[in-house]
Order: sequence, then C-alpha cells, then structure tokens
Amino acid sequence: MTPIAGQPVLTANEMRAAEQQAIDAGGSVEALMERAGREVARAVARLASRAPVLVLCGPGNNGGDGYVAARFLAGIGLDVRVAASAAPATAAARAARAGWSGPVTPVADAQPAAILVDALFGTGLKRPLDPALADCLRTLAGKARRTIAVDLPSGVTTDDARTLGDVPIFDVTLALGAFKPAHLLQPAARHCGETRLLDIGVDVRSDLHVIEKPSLRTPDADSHKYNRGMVTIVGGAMTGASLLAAEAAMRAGAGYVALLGGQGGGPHALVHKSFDDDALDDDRIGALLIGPGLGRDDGAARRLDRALATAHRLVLDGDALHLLKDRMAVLESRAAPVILTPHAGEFAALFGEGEGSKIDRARAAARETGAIVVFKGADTVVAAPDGRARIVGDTNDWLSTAGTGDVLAGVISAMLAGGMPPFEAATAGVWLHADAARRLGAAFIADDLAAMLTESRASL
Ligand SMILES: NC(=O)C1=CN([C@@H]2O[C@H](COP(=O)(O)OP(=O)(O)OC[C@H]3O[C@@H](n4cnc5c(N)ncnc54)[C@H](O)[C@@H]3O)[C@@H](O)[C@H]2O)[C@@H](O)CC1
Ligand SMILES: Nc1ncnc2c1ncn2[C@@H]1O[C@H](COP(=O)(O)OP(=O)(O)O)[C@@H](O)[C@H]1O
Ligand SMILES: [K+]
Repeated sequence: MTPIAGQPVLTANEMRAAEQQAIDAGGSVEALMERAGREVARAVARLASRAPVLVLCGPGNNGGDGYVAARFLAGIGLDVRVAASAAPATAAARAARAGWSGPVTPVADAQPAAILVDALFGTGLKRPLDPALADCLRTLAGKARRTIAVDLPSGVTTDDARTLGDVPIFDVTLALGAFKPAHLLQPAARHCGETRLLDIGVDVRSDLHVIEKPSLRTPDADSHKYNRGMVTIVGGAMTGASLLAAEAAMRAGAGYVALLGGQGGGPHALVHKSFDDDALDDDRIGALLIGPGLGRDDGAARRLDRALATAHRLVLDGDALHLLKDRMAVLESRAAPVILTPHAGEFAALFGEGEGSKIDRARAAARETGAIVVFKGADTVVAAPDGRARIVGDTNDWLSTAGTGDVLAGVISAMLAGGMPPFEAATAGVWLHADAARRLGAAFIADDLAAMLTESRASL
C-alpha cells in the first residue's frame, strides 16, 4: 500500500490533464481503464476474502473501471454480479461494458452482496444522485459486510469535498492515480473510510501535497540554547493557554523559551519576564508568539501592537487573530514572516466564508495577507502566498479539545525559531502535533499532548 504522507493531491481537472498527458504520450483511455480496473480488482479481491461481490456501474469512466474490475474478479473465480444505473456513455466505458460477459441488471433490481463495490460516479459527478439511485446505494451499502468506493464515494464532490445528499460512509476508498481533495477534506473524507492509493501508471504533480514527516536538525557540538531557537511568548489574561504553548515549544525542541507578562507557573525551564521593550528588543528572538491566553481587552491590543511593530518572525494565534481584524494592513508592511493559525471561526471572521474549497480559501487568505496560513480543523491546510499548500494526512478527532491549538502554536513557533522557513515551519509543526496525538490515541488533554511532543521530536 502506498503511504499517504507526502503524496500529491490533484483536483478533477488536474487529474484529467495528467491522464491526458499519459494518453498523448502513447497511451489510451482504454489502457488506463484496463490498468485502473485491474488494480481495483486486486484490492477488492484482498478485501473480499472470496465473499460474493456486487459491482455498481455508472455511465462514465468510473463505471468503466467497475466493468473491468468485475471481469478480473470473475477471472480469478469470485462470485461477481454487476448492476448498472445507466448505459455506458463514453467509448471507453462502452468497451469495458462489452468486455464483461455476465449479465447486467438495473441497480433497482440488484440483490445485496457481502462486498459492495461502488463504481457509479467518480470525478465526473455533476449533481446529486437521482433520489431512487441514492436510495438503492444506501440500502445495498447497509446490507453489505464491506463497502468499497472506486476513486470516490458516489455523491461527494472531488474538489471542494462536499456531500451531495445522504452519501454512505464507505469502509475503503480506492483512489485512482492520485489523492483528490475529497479524500482529505471534510466532510467528504469521512465518507471515504480508509483511503488507499492505487498506481494506474499516470505521472502526477501538484503544488498541493499531504504533509510528510519533516527532517529536523539534531543538536550537535556547536549547539547552544540560543541557536537551537529562542521562542518568546507574549502572555496575557489566561495564563494556562500561554503555558501550554510554552511547554509545547520547549518539548518541540526550542533552545530557550521566555514568557513575557505571564503570571508564573509552567515548567521550571520556562523563563518568566515582564512585558517591556527590553524583553521585546532582543535580537536573539527567533519567533515571537502572541495570542494564546492574550485576552481581548485594551491591554491585549496594546501588546499586539507592540509585537506587530517588532521586526521578529511572528506567530499569531487565538485572541491575537481576533484583534488582528482591525489591523490587517499592518501585515503588508511587515518584512519578517508571519504565520497565522486560525480555526474555522477565526478564519471566517478574518477572511469571510469565501469561495471554493478549504484549500482555495487558505490559499486566497495567504495571498491576501502575504502570511503563511494554517487553517486548522480535522483537515488542517497550510498555505503559502506563492500557492504552495499542504494538508494533514494523519488526524485524530480526539484533538477536538480546548488547548490543543495553543500547543500547535507553540510547536510551530519552535520550528520557526529553529531557523526553518515559515512554510516548512508551519507544516513541520502540524506534523509533530498530529504525530503526538497519534501516539496518545484516545481521551487525552492538551497537557498530555504537549508532554508527548518530547517523543515525537525525539523520533525525528
Ligand atoms: N479519464 C481517464 O483516462 C480515466 C478515468 N478513470 C475513471 O474515470 C472517472 C471519471 O470518469 P468520468 O469523467 O466519465 O466521470 P464519472 O464516471 O464520474 O461520471 C460521469 C458521467 O456521469 C454523468 N453524471 C454526473 N453526475 C451525475 C448524476 N448525479 N446522475 C447521473 N449522471 C451523472 C455525467 O454526465 C457523465 O456522463 C474517474 O473517477 C476514474 O474512476 C479511470 O478509468 C482511469 C482513466
Ligand atoms: N476533529 C478533529 N480532528 C482532528 N484535529 C482536530 C479536530 N478538531 C480540532 N482539531 C485540531 O485541534 C486544534 C484545536 O485548536 P483550537 O480550535 O485553536 O483550540 P484551542 O484554542 O482551544 O487550543 C487544532 O490544531 C485543530 O486542527
Ligand atoms: K465511485
């Protein structure tokens, strides 16, 4: 199985263009479909353990893949039945249909089977499924022991990952040739179940990738606390949040972490200082983090204005993002990099609901501000002003608890202070945060997450 980390992610149009390139280079749609159908059959055969299979075929090339897969599955002796929602509408799908020698029943007449393969619609879905067809799909999926979607669950939109109607939750989705946004972005991603990537021999490239394990420098004989990265955190009214960020920054590998204007507490290694110009005018500061626990009163706004006026590399989170709404113009005038880490509410308050997918929205926000934007959630997207974007691949829904965002802000600050370029710092931070959550498994609190970063950082 191809690991998900680092893989390119293509929109429907990009995938079509990649397929066209393969065709122009001497291939054919039929050859691609033959390969795709064979790979689907291999995957289904492994998942089916010889149980009966029902393949649902739609009118397009997704349906074509279904007919080819059915032929291969029957060829290895599986009990395979095929049902179609409409006649094949493309030349390649017609050829694939002709290659299937068994009967084809209307989907409405199909009897359930232990293994359901959905090859109704893939990247060509244009509108919600006809209600009767959607109903059949749901019923047959409900009666199957295992449900497998070819390329995408029928009913999800490829690029902006919406669900058109009541789409079943599949056990496995077999992504053909490349991951698409719907495999990673919510809500579509949860309908995919476990997504597996099948190689169909198409060369794919994108400036959008799944986040991969970063490579970080190990301390050596020349290392000291300042060149390992100095993180300064501006504290405020809610001390717990800034302490979580501080502990996370330390455990993610920062050499020196100072909290300005906090109220004490935290690990002994944390340096407490008062919030004043001397503390901010320190050239050794590698990253200045403001937002976790800052508060939103006039005092908080003054601290933010001071932080924005420095020449330090900045990470803005939580309350700083709330206060930033009236100060967006400042971002354009800053020479040093800025990383913004909004959750969905903060993002909408700053940038509006916007158009397109979460990836489009994150990219537009990065372009507009010139900042790196970490658009958080179960499907965190990191975007740079130049259009590069990354999506988290390994998530843990137990992260949905207060304080885990403060931990993320601390980790990203440590990466930035350690000398990584801001886009790489943000993606490395998101990876470490997700890795610590994966190690913890279930039912943890933000303090546990911060503590677990020691193991995650040591693993790199
Ligand atoms: N283009 C290629 O070279 C290859 C494509 N492949 C497969 O082809 C798929 C894309 O094929 P297509 O572009 O034909 O698209 P689909 O097979 O997803 O469906 C397109 C067809 O369904 C119709 N349609 C869309 N939404 C509908 C709805 N709600 N109700 C009824 N009809 C609807 C469209 O008018 C069109 O006729 C991929 O997901 C993949 O599975 C693979 O075979 C690999 C090669
Ligand atoms: N369902 C989920 N699955 C995976 N990660 C999640 C989920 N919900 C939230 N997260 C992650 O948890 C963190 C929450 O951050 P945030 O909303 O800022 O909370 P807080 O400010 O309380 O720390 C973010 O990193 C976000 O990506
Ligand atoms: K499908």
